[in-house]
Amino acid sequence: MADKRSSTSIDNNSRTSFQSNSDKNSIFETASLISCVTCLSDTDTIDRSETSTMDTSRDDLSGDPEVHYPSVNGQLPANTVIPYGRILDARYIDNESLHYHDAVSSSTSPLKSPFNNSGQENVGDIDTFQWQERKSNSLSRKSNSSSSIISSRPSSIKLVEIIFARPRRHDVVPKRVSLLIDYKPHPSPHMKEDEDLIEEILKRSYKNTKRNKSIFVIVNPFGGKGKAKKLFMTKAKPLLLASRCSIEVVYTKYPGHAVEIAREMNIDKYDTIVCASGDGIPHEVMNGLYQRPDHVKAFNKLAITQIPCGSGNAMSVSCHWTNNPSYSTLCLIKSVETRIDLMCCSQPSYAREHPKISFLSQTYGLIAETDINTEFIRWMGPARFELGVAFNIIQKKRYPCEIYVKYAAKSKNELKTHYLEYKSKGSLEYQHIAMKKHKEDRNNYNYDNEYDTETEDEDENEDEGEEEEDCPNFYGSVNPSTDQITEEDFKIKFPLDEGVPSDWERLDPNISSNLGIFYTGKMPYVAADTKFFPAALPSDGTIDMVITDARTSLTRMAPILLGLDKGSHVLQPEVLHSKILAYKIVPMLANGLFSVDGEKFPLEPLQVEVMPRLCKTLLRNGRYVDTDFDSM
Ligand SMILES: Nc1ncnc2c1ncn2[C@@H]1O[C@H](COP(=O)(O)OP(=O)(O)OP(=O)(O)O)[C@@H](O)[C@H]1O
Repeated sequence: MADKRSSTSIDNNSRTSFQSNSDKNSIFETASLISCVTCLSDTDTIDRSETSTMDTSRDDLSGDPEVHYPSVNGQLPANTVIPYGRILDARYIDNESLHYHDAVSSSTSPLKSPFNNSGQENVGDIDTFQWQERKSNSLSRKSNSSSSIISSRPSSIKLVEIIFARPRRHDVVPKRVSLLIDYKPHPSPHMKEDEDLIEEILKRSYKNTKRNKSIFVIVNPFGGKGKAKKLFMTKAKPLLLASRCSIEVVYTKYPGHAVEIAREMNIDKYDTIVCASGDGIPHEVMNGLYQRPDHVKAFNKLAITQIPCGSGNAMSVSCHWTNNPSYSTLCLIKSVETRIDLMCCSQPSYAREHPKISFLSQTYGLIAETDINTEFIRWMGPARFELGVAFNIIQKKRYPCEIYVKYAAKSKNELKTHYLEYKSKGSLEYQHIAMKKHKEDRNNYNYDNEYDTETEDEDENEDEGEEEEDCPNFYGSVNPSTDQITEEDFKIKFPLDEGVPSDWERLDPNISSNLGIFYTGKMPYVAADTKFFPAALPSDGTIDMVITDARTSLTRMAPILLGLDKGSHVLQPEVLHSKILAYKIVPMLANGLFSVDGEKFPLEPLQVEVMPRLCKTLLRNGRYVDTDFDSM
């Protein structure tokens, strides 16, 4: 490093600056090792709309594709920008503990959990992991001169430790840097002179999201060909602990175990359930919570999300825009709690006892048969599915049935109009959530700083006014950012035993008796490379329905199948694509099955209705991954 004195970089939105100094014997050496100019930036983050879901190996959370953090002997290069979107934690450090080291590699790292790394299995028990404060530090750099510089520094200069998610190979890992920051906050009615720097950094780093989440992790050790546990421990847990989330981990022991776990867990202790698994565990968790007598409280209190550790990770691809476990973890740490629609499934064999919740999809016919009947060639990976579909198409296999539908947007034109309308409502809702979070942060801040009562009252009134003015409400009486569901939201509108309502339309029997694919869903991706429902939206109150006719010629089926990765299959004239509120499908085959969220369901009449906004999940930027459906 050539610079003799500290460099300062200014973050655009404040006068917060970050100094470093590289005098050889100086305590500042630590900072200058990091960079000549290190800047914390608002241009974070998680806000790169063009990010591809498959592009996770790249630095795709930086907001700027050019910003990288190559490892130069563990140092950050000069002129490094650390986006707030990657900052996991910040704290003051004292003279004794100045340091710079890789958070995951240090033996004394507080990021190391008390988890027994001896390889001992812990299946079935709950493991609790908490953040532990550092007691000592192996890489401290101290000297008399440095101590004196620190002790004689102006009071506006603070020594802080920033822990951020740094790209390493295909992943992000927690990394520490120590910085000297010359902090001169703006004078404002909400902030006192010399207000807390760490609080300011954390507020910016956790915009729109809850800090210090209390997470219940359910790992399916069987998922992802047995790799789920290792993936969670190595890729996700260090990031969760670094961001001061408290986590408790439990392992499933048999199929259906996650239903029991969710039905019996203590919901008071947590705000988030993380499924380190494929899509099977979130399906079970939602059903377990649904079966609880206090399901209203459960769905109001908990957000359910996934770290992709299975073979089918549609939830993570749709919600976190990635199927990489470490990036997905960073996303969930930084994501916005958002309500999504669920679907309620009823079939004669279980409906009386308890209907089932589906969050992803239901399918009958070609896709369902192929998914389940090619299990024996699972070793082939994703190719097994394509091979199976092709085989069935060549055979022109038909799946006769009767289908009754309550439409919301039947034609492709109506569907597009619906999509565009509800997509923009969704982004307004996100702004609303962002504004509310901002106010909460501000209020917490004021509270901590013991503002006098008069000021608080004034603020409250001011906030109420702002809310009404700035936040148009598209959800009737329900405020989208604070909405709590009630028992009414769980009420089934179309009970199975009441028959098909008169306003439902019967699908042309000419098509339904020659059915090829019947697929209904609520998330855009059904697998990492299959954008089956490009028009799916988190809470538009509808289900997307896609139907094909088994008589479609092979030459016409080719562009349909080849369009599945881009979602353009729905544009083909042979494909029926509608938005619906409910449906009933009555299979006319002796053998077969339904696949619901990838799980096998019996071949019986199936009735499904949308359950609007029932579940809270974590969505990157408050929305599903962009599918480009607007421009199709
Ligand atoms: N310990 C276990 N042993 C066997 N099966 C289990 C166990 N725990 C959970 N399961 C079952 O594994 C199924 C699949 O789980 P999940 O979706 O998490 O993984 P996956 O690798 O994506 O699976 P899939 O093979 O369905 O793609 C679920 O139906 C679940 O009930």
